[in-house]
Amino acid sequence: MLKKFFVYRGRRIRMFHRNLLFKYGVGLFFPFFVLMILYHVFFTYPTIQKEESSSAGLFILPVAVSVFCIFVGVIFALFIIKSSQLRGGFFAKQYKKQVLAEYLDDNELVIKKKSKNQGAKEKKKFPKVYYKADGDADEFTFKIGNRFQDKFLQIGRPLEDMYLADLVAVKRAPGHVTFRYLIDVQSKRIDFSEMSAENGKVKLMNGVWWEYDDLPHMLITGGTGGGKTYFIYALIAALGKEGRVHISDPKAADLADLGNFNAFKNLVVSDKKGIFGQMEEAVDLMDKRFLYMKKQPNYTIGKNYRYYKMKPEFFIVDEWAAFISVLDKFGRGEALTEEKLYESISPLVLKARQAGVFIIVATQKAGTDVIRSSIRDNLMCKVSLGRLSEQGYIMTFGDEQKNKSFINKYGVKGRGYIDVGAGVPQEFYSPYVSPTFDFVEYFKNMDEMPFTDVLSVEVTEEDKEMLNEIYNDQFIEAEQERIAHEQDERRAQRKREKDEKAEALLSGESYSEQVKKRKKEVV
Ligand SMILES: Nc1ncnc2c1ncn2[C@@H]1O[C@H](COP(=O)(O)OP(=O)(O)OP(=O)(O)O)[C@@H](O)[C@H]1O
Repeated sequence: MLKKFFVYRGRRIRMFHRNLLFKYGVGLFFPFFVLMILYHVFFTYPTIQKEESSSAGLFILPVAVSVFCIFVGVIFALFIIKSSQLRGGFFAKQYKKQVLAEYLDDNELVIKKKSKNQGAKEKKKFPKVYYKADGDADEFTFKIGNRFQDKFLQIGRPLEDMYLADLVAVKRAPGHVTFRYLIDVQSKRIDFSEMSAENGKVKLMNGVWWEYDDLPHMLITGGTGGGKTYFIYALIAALGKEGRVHISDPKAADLADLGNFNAFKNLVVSDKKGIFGQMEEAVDLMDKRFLYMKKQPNYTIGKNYRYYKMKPEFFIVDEWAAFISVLDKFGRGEALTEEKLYESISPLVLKARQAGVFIIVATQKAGTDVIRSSIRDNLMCKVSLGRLSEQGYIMTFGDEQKNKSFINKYGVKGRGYIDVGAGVPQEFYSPYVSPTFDFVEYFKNMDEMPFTDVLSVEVTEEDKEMLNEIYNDQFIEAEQERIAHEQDERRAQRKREKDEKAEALLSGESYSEQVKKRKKEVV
């Protein structure tokens, strides 16, 4: 009963929240400042008074103590605030208030009052806006029925972008609207065992799939210890049930060891010649598969490998930069040069999708000095793991993401961002691998990977010419147009889903009820 009388909407957002973290920082620093003053009052001052002549040496200790107090105070304040923010603690909540206050003020969502005293400054305050942290969700409540009503009813989307959180409910009450956000993207993380590949796509997180048949090839970036190797292991395990995985590990590190297991016999290489050969093999395989498809009685122009019941082939190259660095800079004939490599793999990224040959490149950095943009930009699915510099994110996700704020979080392994090919990066948690799980045992016992045998298909010079005629520049252009179209579709679909969800939520009916209703209509 009491609850109906008193509705707690949260803390009201006030103008002083604008620089809230700075103010808390000053507060945390204050005890150190007091200590410093006390030291000077009770120690420095009496010492100086006692001395008859004042020499410069007398001030060395007081200055050192002051510098020490200031330094320790600042570090202490920064540490407390940052660590709390990263743990989602008290200061993470204060930061949310600060961000909202800045948004409201910068967008003129303020009430201005003129002071009666002439010359005095105009006073500003926020309309009634509240913030409440509620377990795994955050709630923002806005008073409507005022001149801000239209803007507040539309604020759901900007808040979603601001807090990188999913809008899960919009509650309406007379005079108020409340937006509820799920702050925990991590809850969408799946376990390694839930990862599955089927019908040309692989599940990477709840609601996040890499649809490689439509948006082919993948780029994985990340610094040491970010979770690249674990993610690649997980991909190999999932994709290896759907098709065959070939592995290049130029550093002869973790992935190279897989070559010892039955399922990976003759599929793992780590020396320069071997990797170069594997890349050429991929191109060769593409040609053979195109020819195989062409020879099928049900051959139909435009149909992909799946139509002919063929299994996909994946080529993973780890530590791409290390591979590039060992290639010959110049040379002819037998020389393994960068030029030759790119000449050979360019057709792969542009044409191989239809033949079901996919390439996955992992690298610490994705600058053009490491990987040419003609290749990088055609690796449609982009994943970053661990902490990257601002430039690192731009190199991974492209210049058009310059204005997106990528946040480095500490303490969570396998966390980063993913763009499944639609040009929209989102927070990502790679499939979780329990500490007791043993990849070595898993791969040792893995079944042979399924593949379509095209070894007997001979590609003559004439065939090559014929293939080049079919899969020509026009084909590549059409491929690129198709991919651009797929991307537009995905973006539009994402927007549609968000709009539908927001509309459903705003209509007062719960989203799940709406979905149920729609399903009934379809039946
Ligand atoms: N998805 C995950 N689930 C559980 N633990 C993970 C996951 N990803 C990474 N880790 C943990 O982080 C550690 C480092 O991960 P990983 O070896 O994959 O990093 P890396 O980016 O490949 O680093 P390096 O390049 O130095 O090998 C792992 O040993 C594991 O303990």
